[in-house]
Amino acid sequence: MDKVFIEGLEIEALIGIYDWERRIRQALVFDIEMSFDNRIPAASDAIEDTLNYKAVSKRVIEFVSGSGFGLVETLAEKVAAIILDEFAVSHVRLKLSKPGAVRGARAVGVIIERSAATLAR
Ligand SMILES: Nc1nc2c(c(=O)[nH]1)N=C([C@H](O)[C@@H](O)CO)CN2
Repeated sequence: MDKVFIEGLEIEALIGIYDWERRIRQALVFDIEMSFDNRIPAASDAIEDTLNYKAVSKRVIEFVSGSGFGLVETLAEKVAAIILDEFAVSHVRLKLSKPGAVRGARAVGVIIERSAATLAR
């Protein structure tokens, strides 16, 4: 299956389990790959036929900016569910990086893959 991707989408959010983290906003980075049949927009050359990566990005930014979860696992799960629920995507791979959270590591985080058919709600 073809993919549409969003790479390095940086969003500031309230995230973390420690008291000091509940008082600040931290940068998070999303890399998202979404299954989509790109042959249809390729044939029509019409934006309406695409999985519009700008529209997906705007929705993710809106949700993440207003969120305040403790774990990156929780946030990743919610974002994957939004993409599967609100866009014509059957499968999503999402990497959520928290840069600078661990001294000596460029980033830490999670990678999840979810399908519309198997999504736990
Ligand atoms: N698997 C996880 N481990 C940790 C998380 C997390 O969300 N998932 N969070 C933290 C702290 O918030 C950390 O990022 C602060 O440096 C620790 N481990």
